[in-house]
Amino acid sequence: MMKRRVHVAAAAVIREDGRVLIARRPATADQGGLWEFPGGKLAPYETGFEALKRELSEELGIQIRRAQPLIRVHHEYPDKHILLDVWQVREYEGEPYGREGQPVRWVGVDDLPNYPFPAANLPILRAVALPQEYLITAEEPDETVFLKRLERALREDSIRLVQLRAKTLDDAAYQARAESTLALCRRYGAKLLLNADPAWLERVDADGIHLTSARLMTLKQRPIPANKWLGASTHGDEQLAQAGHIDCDFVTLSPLAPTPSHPDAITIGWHDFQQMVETAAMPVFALGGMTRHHANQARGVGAQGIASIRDFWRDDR
Ligand SMILES: Nc1nc2c([nH]c(=O)n2[C@@H]2O[C@H](COP(=O)(O)OP(=O)(O)OP(=O)(O)O)[C@@H](O)[C@H]2O)c(=O)[nH]1
Ligand SMILES: [Mg+2]
Repeated sequence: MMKRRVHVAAAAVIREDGRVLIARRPATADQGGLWEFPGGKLAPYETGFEALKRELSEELGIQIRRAQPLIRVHHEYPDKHILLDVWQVREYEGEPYGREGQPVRWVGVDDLPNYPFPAANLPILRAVALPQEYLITAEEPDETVFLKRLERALREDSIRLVQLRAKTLDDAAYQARAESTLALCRRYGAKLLLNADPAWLERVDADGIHLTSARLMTLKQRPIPANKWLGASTHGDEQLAQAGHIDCDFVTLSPLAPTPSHPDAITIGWHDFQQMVETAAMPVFALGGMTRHHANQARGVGAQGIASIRDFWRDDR
C-alpha cells in the first residue's frame, strides 16, 4: 500500500534573547510525550506559510508578522512519508502560551539536544543552531593580517561560524594558527571548524571538523563525537548522500555560480541546487560566487544560507 504523505508546517519561534519555543505533544497523540516545534498539517489548498500562520494562532495564540524559511525535511516514518516545512519566526504579536493545554518552554539553542524530539527533527535542531552565513578563511601567510581580517568579519558582519582553511601551512604553523583563531572566535561566541584531519581535534579543542569532499568519501562512519560539529564539502548527489550516510551535521554545496577566480567553471545553478537541497535532510550552505546579499535567496530555495571566502575577507574601510 502507498504510504500516506503528510505535509506539516512548523516554526522555530525565536525570542529576542535567542531562546526557541518548544511544546510537548500530548501523551495520547502520535509521537506523544515528545517535544516538537509548534505547527501542524496543511489544510487543503493552504500554502505552508498560510498553514503556519493558522497553526500558531490556534496552538500558541500568536499572530506571525514575518517568517523566513529555515529547512525542509523529508522523513520516512513506518506508516507515513512526512515533509516538515520549518520556518524561523522572530516577528509576531502576542505572548505565546499553550493554547491547547500543552506545556511550552523557551530553550537555549545549545540546550535543545537535551530534549526528546521525533526522529525527523534532528536536521531541524542543527538548522536552528547554525547561522545563515559561513565564513571560510583565505590563505594568508601573515598571521597579523589574517587575524585582523577575521576580526573585522566577526565584529562587523556578525559571523558566528568559521572554517579554518589553511592548506599552505606546515603542521606547526597550522597548530599555532588554529589556536589563535580559536581564541579570537571564542571572544565573539563564534564556532570554529578545522578543515583538517579529524585527529586534529585531539590537539586543538575547536568546535568541530570540516571534511574536504575527498576525505568525506573515504570515511565509513562519523569520525567525531556528536557534541562536535561535522561539516563537509560536496559537489553533487553522490557526495551529499555520503554526507548523510556518515551523519554530517551540515554541508556546503558548490560551485553554485561562477567566481572571478573560476569564471568558466561548470556551475550548479539555483534550479538544480534547489532539487539537491530538497533531498539532503541536513542544512546546506550555497558556496561559489555567493555574498551575504544572496542569503535570503538561498533560504528561499531551502538552503541554510551562504558560505564565502571572498565576501567576508574584506579590508577595514
Ligand atoms: N508540529 C510538529 N509536528 C511534527 C514535528 N516533528 C514531527 O515528526 N512531526 C510530525 O508531524 C505531524 C504533525 O502533526 P500535528 O499533530 O502537529 O498536526 P496538527 O497540528 O494539524 O493536528 P491534528 O491533525 O492532530 O489535529 C505528526 O505526525 C508529528 O508527529 C515537529 O517538530 N512539529
Ligand atoms: Mg500540531
